[in-house]
Amino acid sequence: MTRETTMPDTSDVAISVRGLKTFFYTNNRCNKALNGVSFEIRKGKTLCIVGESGCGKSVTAASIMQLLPTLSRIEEGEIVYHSERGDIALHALEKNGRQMRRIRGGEIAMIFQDPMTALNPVYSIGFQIKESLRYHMRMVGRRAHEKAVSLLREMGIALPEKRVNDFPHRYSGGMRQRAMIAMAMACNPKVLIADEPTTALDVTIQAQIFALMDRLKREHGTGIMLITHDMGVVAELADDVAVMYMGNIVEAGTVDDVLRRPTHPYTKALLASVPVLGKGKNQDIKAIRGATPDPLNRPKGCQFADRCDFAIAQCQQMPPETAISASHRVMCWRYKELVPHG
Ligand SMILES: Nc1ncnc2c1ncn2[C@@H]1O[C@H](COP(=O)(O)OP(=O)(O)OP(=O)(O)O)[C@@H](O)[C@H]1O
Repeated sequence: MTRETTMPDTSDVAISVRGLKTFFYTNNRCNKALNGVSFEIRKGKTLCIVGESGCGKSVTAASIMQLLPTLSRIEEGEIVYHSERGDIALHALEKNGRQMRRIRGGEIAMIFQDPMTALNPVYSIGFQIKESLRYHMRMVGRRAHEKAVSLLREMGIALPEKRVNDFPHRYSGGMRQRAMIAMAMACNPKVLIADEPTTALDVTIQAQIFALMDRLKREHGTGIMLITHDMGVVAELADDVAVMYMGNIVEAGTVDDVLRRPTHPYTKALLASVPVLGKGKNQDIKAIRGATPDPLNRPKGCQFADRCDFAIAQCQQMPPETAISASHRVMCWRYKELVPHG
């Protein structure tokens, strides 16, 4: 008799993260920046990660890209990239090893808040885009040059035939941001990780960039992880949403699950703290009371308990992640009373 094993179906998943713990060690103290985080980036879908400053959004991105600072490390958990060649355990790869360098920037690309993190000041913009095309796509010569020019044109850079030869310091901040995005998109990545990519840009350029990301997703099936503070962006672009608080994903689901049926008190508070487009001027906007705890001196149990109107004695223990539906999960002891009905 053969025993059937049920393997999770990952055919529509680009990256799975399971039980990820990433800690920082500074002055002999440990900051549990990510304390057991699980989520999936689906192929051809956008996952938005939201949460207040310091909750672990950027550390999540750096863990996937294997770009963590020296004082930090992945302590537990796994990050699996479901590539066309089979599954690759990114957490086990050497940070600067050949395989990770091939994947990073080619199959998994990242765009940062600060474009100078990705651009090298001593090479022209065109050289850097062409270098990426050569390394990841083996595209050289005239073809690569034309591709670089057309990418800059798509990004709305005027006179791209000329500007392609400029060094980063000749570009304005917004242009550098667009050049970096052109570089990230050059190789049609399977996964794009974007950390607040448009915060410094005006709304027209922001809309153009989001439209390009959307095209990448539709035409190339790219899975996108977008870190943002902007709930308007989430409502417009997200397929899936993960809400982070102090190193945990406290609620996750489809955009409908999280925005229409928010269940965790933190998600509810976060949504009540921002104006909603179309609801007019007289909205009741409430700041979330209290402040985030000291990350080096974290409370026991639920990290949000001190700021939560629903906290009870049980919240001194960490609540488990509970599935409310096939797509929606939450980390709250009182979820049954809080889940919106209808
Ligand atoms: N280079 C670093 N050295 C020490 N601690 C760090 C470093 N980077 C992040 N941390 C810590 O890790 C935790 C998570 O930070 P992270 O930068 O991921 O937050 P974030 O949600 O991205 O915030 P923001 O929205 O402000 O970018 C915080 O407690 C932060 O202090």
